[in-house]
Amino acid sequence: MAIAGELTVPCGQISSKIPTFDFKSHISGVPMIYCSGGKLKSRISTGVRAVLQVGVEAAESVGKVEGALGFDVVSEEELREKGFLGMRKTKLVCTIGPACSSLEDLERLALGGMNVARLNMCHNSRKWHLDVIRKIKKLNEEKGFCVSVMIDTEGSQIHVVDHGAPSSVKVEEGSFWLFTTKKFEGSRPFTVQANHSGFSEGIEVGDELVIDGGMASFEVIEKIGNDLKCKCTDSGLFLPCAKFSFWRDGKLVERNYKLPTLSRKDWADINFGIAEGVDFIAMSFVNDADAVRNLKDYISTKSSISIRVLAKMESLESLQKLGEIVEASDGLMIARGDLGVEIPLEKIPAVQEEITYVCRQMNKPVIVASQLLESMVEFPTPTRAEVADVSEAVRQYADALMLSGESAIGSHGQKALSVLRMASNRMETWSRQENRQSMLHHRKLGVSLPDRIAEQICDCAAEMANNLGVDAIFVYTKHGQMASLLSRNRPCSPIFAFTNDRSTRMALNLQWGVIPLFVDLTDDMEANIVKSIDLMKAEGLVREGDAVLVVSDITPTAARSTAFQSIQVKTIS
Ligand SMILES: Nc1ncnc2c1ncn2[C@@H]1O[C@H](COP(=O)(O)OP(=O)(O)OP(=O)(O)O)[C@@H](O)[C@H]1O
Ligand SMILES: CC(=O)C(=O)O
Ligand SMILES: [K+]
Ligand SMILES: [Mg+2]
Repeated sequence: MAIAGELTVPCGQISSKIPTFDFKSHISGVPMIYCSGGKLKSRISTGVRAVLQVGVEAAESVGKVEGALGFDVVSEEELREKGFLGMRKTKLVCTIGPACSSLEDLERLALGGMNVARLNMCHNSRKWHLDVIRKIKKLNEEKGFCVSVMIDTEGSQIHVVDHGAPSSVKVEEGSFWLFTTKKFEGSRPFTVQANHSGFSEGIEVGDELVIDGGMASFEVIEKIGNDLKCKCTDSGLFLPCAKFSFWRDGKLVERNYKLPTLSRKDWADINFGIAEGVDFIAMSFVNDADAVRNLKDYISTKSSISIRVLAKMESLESLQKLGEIVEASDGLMIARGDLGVEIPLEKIPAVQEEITYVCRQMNKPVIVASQLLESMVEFPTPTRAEVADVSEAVRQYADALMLSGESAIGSHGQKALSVLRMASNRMETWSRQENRQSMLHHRKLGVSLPDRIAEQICDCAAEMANNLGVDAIFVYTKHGQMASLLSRNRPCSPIFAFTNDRSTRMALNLQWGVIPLFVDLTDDMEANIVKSIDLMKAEGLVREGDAVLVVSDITPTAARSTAFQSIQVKTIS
């Protein structure tokens, strides 16, 4: 135990206020171990390490270093080119559609920084999606990418109307339209089909019918059976499969169609996703936590690997149950497209900020989705307002940004991805320079002692990393818990998460600032640490003088009866 420069603290004394920690009095021969914002390596002698240790003894034996560093080619290249601080923290999700489904296009998106590929099961056939999934797995295996796969369920979308034509139809103010549940082939002038017979239930003459959150508006002037005769009050466009909502006295008319969140088709798609080993299932139109829990239970009985369930926030009801939904799910998507049909558009920015805040508090990753760069579906450059919107999501510390039509059907998908990448990098740099991460506050999450210790260790470690100005944080994690607790603090340095669990690696792809690495880990944590540093050194990815803050957490095993958690600061020699 008597290692020079080692600091042992009983767990009750570990404070989240690391700056008040007086290392000087504990570590002989080290002039100063932390310095705000500056470079640690000039201040600390090579090889000295500080260990905050909770539990029992440090592991001593160091095995022979062998094995491979499971670095994905894109992060590795980024590190070589831009250094630790230049690594992008915000993760990028691309919706895959006909415009980007070839192997070459997928490879270009992977090279451009796509962390997660999203397949929207609303569109196209399962065979088509299968082909894309296989291509992504092939690229991961053969070319060294680390792109996770997400399927997104269709959900029971009852609020859809269609005019029958393949493209958009113009709607003039003052024109009269019939919204009918009667089925017919092709298109009829001034007639729109609703996809659900109960679409007009509870609707009264005088109500307002809004298409796609404001693409066009109508007043209901007559009810004819289930059908509605409406007069256009605000001219605009009808897209195919447009979404609609009804409003009365400025408020959404809430209707409960009593349809399950997952339709029969969704269950078939979920079985398909499980069989193909996807990494995430995004659940559309989640209204409560039960729906999420049911799906998670179902997955745990059907799949030997862990598939993370993301809840999509896209209904008024889901917003009212935000807390329980975040708690039940493995992450959230702010699906601003459909959300904008159910709440006034001007409310979306505040709702987005609230959801990203709650998710970070509860340590769940969050994706900001829809229309981030909508104009790029058509044009090769974004509007200034779109760049401002993207930057705002990054400033809010969302874990991930998502492209929809921009990559799925647009002509400039790769360019849109590079806009997300560059805007993220720029705003992250600004936030770091402004020291904005120091303004983040966290509510305490852990209830059990081990969970509270893990949380304290990670909060302290992140604060130490910032104060010391270390180059990188290394963490060893089985289920990703320690990595995400670190990420929650949005530290300045990148978090390299070493795991020997493949599903954890793929899930961590969605977490802010985490670079997941697949390596063989043993029960001997000290050996794991030495091995991973040596592998990084051998590849030239860490160099002499680099300072790394190492966080480890070993759960009790047959050989070791006590949990052991530590924070060590190592300078590479
Ligand atoms: N696999 C696909 N095949 C064909 N078109 C697709 C595919 N995926 C997406 N698209 C097209 O890209 C557009 C945007 O895609 P996206 O899936 O994000 O739509 P969305 O309506 O926002 O999602 P959701 O239906 O989940 O609310 C869609 O309108 C659709 O035209
Ligand atoms: C992504 C999605 O489902 C939406 O924005 O509605
Ligand atoms: K969907
Ligand atoms: Mg949606």
